[in-house]
Amino acid sequence: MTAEKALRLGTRRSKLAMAQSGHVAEAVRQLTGREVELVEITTYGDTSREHLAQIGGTGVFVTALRDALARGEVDFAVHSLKDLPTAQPEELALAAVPVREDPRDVLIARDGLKFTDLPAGARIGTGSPRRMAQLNAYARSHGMRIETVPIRGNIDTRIGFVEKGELDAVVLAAAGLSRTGRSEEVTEFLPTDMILPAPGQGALAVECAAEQRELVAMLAELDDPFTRVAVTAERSLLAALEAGCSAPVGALADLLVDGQIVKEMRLRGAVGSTDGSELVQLSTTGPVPSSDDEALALGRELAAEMLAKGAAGLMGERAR
Ligand SMILES: NCc1[nH]cc(CCC(=O)O)c1CC(=O)O
Repeated sequence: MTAEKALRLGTRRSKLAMAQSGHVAEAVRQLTGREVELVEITTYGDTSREHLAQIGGTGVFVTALRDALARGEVDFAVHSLKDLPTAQPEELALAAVPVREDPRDVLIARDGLKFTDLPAGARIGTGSPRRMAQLNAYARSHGMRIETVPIRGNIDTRIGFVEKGELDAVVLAAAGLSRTGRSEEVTEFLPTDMILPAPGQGALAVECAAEQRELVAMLAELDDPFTRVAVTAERSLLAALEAGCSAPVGALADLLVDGQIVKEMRLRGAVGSTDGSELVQLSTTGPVPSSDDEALALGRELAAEMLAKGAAGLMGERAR
């Protein structure tokens, strides 16, 4: 890492990945005055639609960027934190978790409809077992009849199903839409008491080789301590449930504030069957964790309570 050399930021080529990497690249330039060069990493998953549809994507993309880091082809990489496996490889440092965007899921529906205005039998596209479980559970308990339809693809593809009239609505992450400049298409920001986001949703992970001490320290300046403890607690819950990123698990840690004063942190978790017939949803509140260890403990505690209420039986295929 000589002073004059540009830092190489490895990125996938999707619009979302380019937007996220561009955002972090700019922050690093501001912070250090160093040049940052985006290095596009093309993976099999990026070029083959068919393959993507079969495997769901995320793991292979994270892996390709990590391989480029390991080979020294790039200096650092940016991932959507919710796509990262919960176990952090020793040789890689999670150098920064920048300030989180809106963690909520959103609805993009035809004719500007809100969720509760959807007609009986409305077809809602989502490939996420977590979204299916919670939306179906909400519909059941509110006397609504909906049909969740499994879809996959990038943001454009998914919104396309509504634009082409093939589906009544799709559910996506607010953060992905704001980062790609499509927030105005949102018809409703879904409340978190209707649907909890994926652990880490809306947050980014900045990763580099752990042995690059100087770089780790420099990137750490982008870290937001609250976002870090929040996503650490959420991911600890996911790990303690022995669930992977494709499990029907939602989690969100947020601050309870009284006026300007931060009082406590609340961690909520949900796991359900994809048809919504069963849902275990619990919450715990305590002092804001002052270390990663405290945040990890909070996640484990809530997981234990959820497991005692039957969460294990709802995990489905326990992939990863
Ligand atoms: N699963 C794919 C994925 N990974 C990260 C985001 C959005 C950005 C984020 O949540 O940080 C998305 C799209 C989506 O779920 O709508």
